[in-house]
Amino acid sequence: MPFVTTKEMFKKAYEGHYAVGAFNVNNMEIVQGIVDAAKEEESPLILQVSAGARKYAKHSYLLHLVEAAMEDTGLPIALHLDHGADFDICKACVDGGFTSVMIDGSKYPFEENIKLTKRVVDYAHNKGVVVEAELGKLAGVEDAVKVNTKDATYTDPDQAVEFVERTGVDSLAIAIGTSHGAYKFKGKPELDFARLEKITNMLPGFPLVLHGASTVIPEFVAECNKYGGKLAGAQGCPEDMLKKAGTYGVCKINIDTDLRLAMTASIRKYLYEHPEDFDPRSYLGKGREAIKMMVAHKMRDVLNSSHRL
Ligand SMILES: O=C(CO)COP(=O)(O)O
Ligand SMILES: O=C[C@H](O)COP(=O)(O)O
Ligand SMILES: [Zn+2]
Ligand SMILES: [Zn+2]
Repeated sequence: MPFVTTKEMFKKAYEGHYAVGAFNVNNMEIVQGIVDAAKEEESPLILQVSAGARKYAKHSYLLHLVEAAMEDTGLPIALHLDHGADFDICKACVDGGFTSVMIDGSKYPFEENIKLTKRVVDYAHNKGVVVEAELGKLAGVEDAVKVNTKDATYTDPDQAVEFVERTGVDSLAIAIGTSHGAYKFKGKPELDFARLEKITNMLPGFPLVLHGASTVIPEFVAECNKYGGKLAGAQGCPEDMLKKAGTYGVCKINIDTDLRLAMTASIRKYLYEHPEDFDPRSYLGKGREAIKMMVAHKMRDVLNSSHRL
């Protein structure tokens, strides 16, 4: 059973005003927790693998885990490369069975980003694989950015239109105030919805992607801290903002940090409460359960992707 691309998923999500969750996977328990939730929720699903994950899991292990998960559940799953840094890693994933790749040329000047993205699009489309690109800069973007710096780092709507036309890319990650990791905002969380609305209107029917979209669920942060962790000041994107983003052109919402927090919080708690236990299946099993519950909650209450298969 082959992986599916995101084409149909995005079309349905766009028309239904909801978003599909793209979850980062790094090991078996993470894959199983996510997939079990999707099965229960009857939700479309994208599993994504970063360069770091590929390296950690020694390349093809994750591919085979996701294959096994798909066979086991019968779910249509899209396998996506997250933040491909250059043509070669995208090519390796296209050739290696992924159905979607991201080429992240956001750090390059506009013309260079277009050139690199177009090269990946040409290669991938020829093999039936879809491509996500990125325009605008996410890293380090916080609520303290001023209007003029916002214009320099957030996605410019006119450029977005030109970028999509000239590259033929299938989806586009945009910068509107989110950022990766557990420390997204210093003060009050804020996203530039006016910009998102403008980009949506200027690219009707075109799927947008929101990176850095974890909520940094406060209960998990508190649990980590209670059982020996040190995560002072962690803060993410509030759920209502993510819900709202899904009603615009955003069809894919990327989540990694919340998976890490769910797993770490539950393992910390378990080990603290069971100091005599040293069986990895005990605590990794707890991590898997916590991930399943968290992902099911996202699908149901945030992405609005439950019962959409
Ligand atoms: O964007 C992401 C992966 O590409 C993950 O974002 P978070 O760090 O907010 O989970
Ligand atoms: O966008 C970043 C993702 O959270 C992946 O993180 P990673 O590169 O540490 O695997
Ligand atoms: Zn990026
Ligand atoms: Zn990302």
